[in-house]
Amino acid sequence: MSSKINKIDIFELGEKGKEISSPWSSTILLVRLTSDDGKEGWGEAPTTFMTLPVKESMKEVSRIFQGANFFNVEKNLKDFYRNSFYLSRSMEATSALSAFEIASWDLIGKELGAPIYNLLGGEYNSKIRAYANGWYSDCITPDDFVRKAKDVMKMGFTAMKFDPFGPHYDKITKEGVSYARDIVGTMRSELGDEVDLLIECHGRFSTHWAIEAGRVMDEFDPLFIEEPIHPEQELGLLEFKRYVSTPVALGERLLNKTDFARYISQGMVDIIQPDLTNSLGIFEAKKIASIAETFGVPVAYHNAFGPIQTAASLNVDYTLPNFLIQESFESFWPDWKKNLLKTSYKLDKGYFTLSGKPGLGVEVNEKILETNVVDGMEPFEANEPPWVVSGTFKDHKH
Ligand SMILES: O=C(O)[C@H](O)[C@@H](O)[C@H](O)[C@H](O)CO
Ligand SMILES: [Mg+2]
Repeated sequence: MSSKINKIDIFELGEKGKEISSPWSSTILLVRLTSDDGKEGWGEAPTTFMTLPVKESMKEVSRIFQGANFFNVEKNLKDFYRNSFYLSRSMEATSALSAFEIASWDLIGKELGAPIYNLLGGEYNSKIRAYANGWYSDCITPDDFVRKAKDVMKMGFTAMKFDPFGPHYDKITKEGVSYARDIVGTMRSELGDEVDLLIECHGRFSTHWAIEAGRVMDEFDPLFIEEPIHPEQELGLLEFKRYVSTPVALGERLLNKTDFARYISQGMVDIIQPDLTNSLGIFEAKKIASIAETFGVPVAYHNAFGPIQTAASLNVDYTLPNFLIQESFESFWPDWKKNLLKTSYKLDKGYFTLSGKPGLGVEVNEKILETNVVDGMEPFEANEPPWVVSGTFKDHKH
């Protein structure tokens, strides 16, 4: 049986010479680890406004993983940490390392002939409920949101996430609060009580204004309100939770289990959203979920980039007693991303299932590697930051 990483390839993918429909996640970063018996393991790292630094950081990680035994997941991480002095504070470093960790599990699974979930506790869930994100490009008015949301429901989704706060940043005006309230209220009355509405704040408010915006949402019974406050103002969450009863979800900018243990044990979060591609990969995701389980906190992995990330998240979702719901952008991806896998998981009527094949259970379509390799930063839009869904960072009066 092979256990050695023989070759490492790093790929940046995107759409050549084209502005992408959505300014967020228009590039993805993949790593391919090849074992000395020729098997391939795939991993992915996030990009948003850090595509090139993460790509460079992946070269640093390569220095540790080249020639390493890919079964030794814990050791390889620690070997990198011993060198990467800034790891516990650097999203670029944790992202790069996460890609290699995920790819190692893909190889382990392929070498053992087992899907990863069977190595992590087996199936607790066999069908993974998804919520839709990325569906509301160009939505400004309540009617815009409702029109597109109805299409999302026709696809079979019973839950959807959206950011109703337009261009408001740091603070929000009374008018901004009431406009967001209209959007969410109209969604609730037009779509009915059955659908789960998930409110995204993208961590853009300071505490006082987050409370102003958050408290009017309680009436519409959202499943959660996400990142209400700038991530560095974490103590504000305790204040926020005194005024807003909707559960708080967050986690996409936390880097490891210690970060999660701090938030969870302080009562700053109700639902956690670790991102496997920036919080040290598959094994750490399982550990984070176990810490959460001891506090009765459910898990909804953040998943905003490419299909390797989805496959990795699903493999852990399958095993979690405290699984809540899985984020999904796939239905709204550009074609090149939709075609990146030739063997894939399925997303049908709002539920994911894995293929049951070894490792991540996916196979990459090598053609896309030829046609969509790019080198550079993702497209930049001066009037719209890369973390919003395109065409939504506008005031309703414009
Ligand atoms: O919860 C989410 O899915 C995220 O907040 C996305 O909406 C971000 O825009 C993206 O992850 C940034 O790249
Ligand atoms: Mg988010």
